[in-house]
Amino acid sequence: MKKWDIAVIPGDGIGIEVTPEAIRVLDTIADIHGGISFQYKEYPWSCQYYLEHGVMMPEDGLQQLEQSDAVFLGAVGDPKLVPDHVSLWGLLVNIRRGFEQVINVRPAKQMSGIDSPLVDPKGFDFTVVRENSEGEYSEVGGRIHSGEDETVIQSAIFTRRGVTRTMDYAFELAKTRRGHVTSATKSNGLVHSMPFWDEVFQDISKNYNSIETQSIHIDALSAYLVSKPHAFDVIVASNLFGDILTDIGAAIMGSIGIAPAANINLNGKYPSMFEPVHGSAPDIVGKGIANPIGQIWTAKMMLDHLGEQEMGTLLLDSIEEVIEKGIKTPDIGGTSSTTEVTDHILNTLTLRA
Ligand SMILES: NC(=O)C1=CN([C@@H]2O[C@H](COP(=O)(O)OP(=O)(O)OC[C@H]3O[C@@H](n4cnc5c(N)ncnc54)[C@H](O)[C@@H]3O)[C@@H](O)[C@H]2O)C=CC1
Ligand SMILES: CC(=O)C(=O)O
Ligand SMILES: [K+]
Ligand SMILES: [Mn+2]
Repeated sequence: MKKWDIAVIPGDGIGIEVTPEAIRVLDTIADIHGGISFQYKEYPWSCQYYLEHGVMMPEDGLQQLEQSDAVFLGAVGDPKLVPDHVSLWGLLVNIRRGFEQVINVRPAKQMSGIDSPLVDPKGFDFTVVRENSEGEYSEVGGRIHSGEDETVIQSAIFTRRGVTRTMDYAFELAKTRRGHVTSATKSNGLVHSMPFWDEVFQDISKNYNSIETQSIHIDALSAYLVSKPHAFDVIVASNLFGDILTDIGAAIMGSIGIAPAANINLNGKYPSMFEPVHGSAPDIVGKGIANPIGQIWTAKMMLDHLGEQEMGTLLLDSIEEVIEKGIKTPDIGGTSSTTEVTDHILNTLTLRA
């Protein structure tokens, strides 16, 4: 029996509603498989925790998580209780950085059974490889003076090491897919960072002769994701650009509530973290209508990462079958509740196994 230790951080808002649903799914997967089991350790770190302790996670929080095989997180943020920059940097970004989860992998594809807002989505299927350790998400900078003299500096950091490993990951991924990498740039506006980004992209592409490449400015690329998303295979992007592109990817799938993500540690020193693209969705919290599929598809990415690809495929097939049957939460045009959708996924898993 192979036992996986999973550190679970439901977080805030609908994170608390969808994480237990995905755990029900993982337990069913373990039953079906017969040779694996999951042992969960849950951590209450959240904005509520902040109100009680003055921090989003304890000082030794990373050490507590370190022995796990993976971290499974819902969403962080409750702007009524804690400013977003404090809550996200205190927990989510703290784990991404502390555990050197330098890549964020975010697939998006047309799902049959969900109406894309696009008239003709043409079966689009792309994955964004987002730089996850530096870029525009940087603490370098500060504020001085006040009033009319108030001055703010927010620096973006691009290192050759960080950009290279992100691009290498994208090219390696493209080898297993349709062999095409698009780089999201903005070298006409950001005159230091993005010309550098483009140079590294050109250098690395020389090591991958079989891969077709193109560079597109982020403004045009954002528009293309709406007008011709089927033209893209792997997209490599900086931290902020990747963040924005993946909400567009989620939107053209039909809802941000279904989009999965994986924060990958590449050096094996620390666990990777799996959390959906969406946030804590304060506008629908407590209504029982949060779409659990983003979190459940994220569990599929965790299964793949742990080497259980067969179970991962079974899970995604089951998700698609349930959607095709019309068992859907309101964000994708259905009337089912969070738990009803999960119940159907569990039944489908069992029937298919
Ligand atoms: N990785 C994370 O933990 C993230 C956290 N956040 C935080 O979440 C909070 C809310 O941020 P927003 O910008 O509103 O983004 P959001 O992703 O939470 O919500 C955007 C919209 O999508 C809907 N939505 C999101 N997930 C859904 C689901 N599973 N089912 C159905 N509808 C869903 C929401 O109802 C809302 O209308 C903030 O505190 C923000 O900082 C935002 C993005 C990512
Ligand atoms: C914070 C956020 O929006 C993200 O990492 O996707
Ligand atoms: K999330
Ligand atoms: Mn985001």
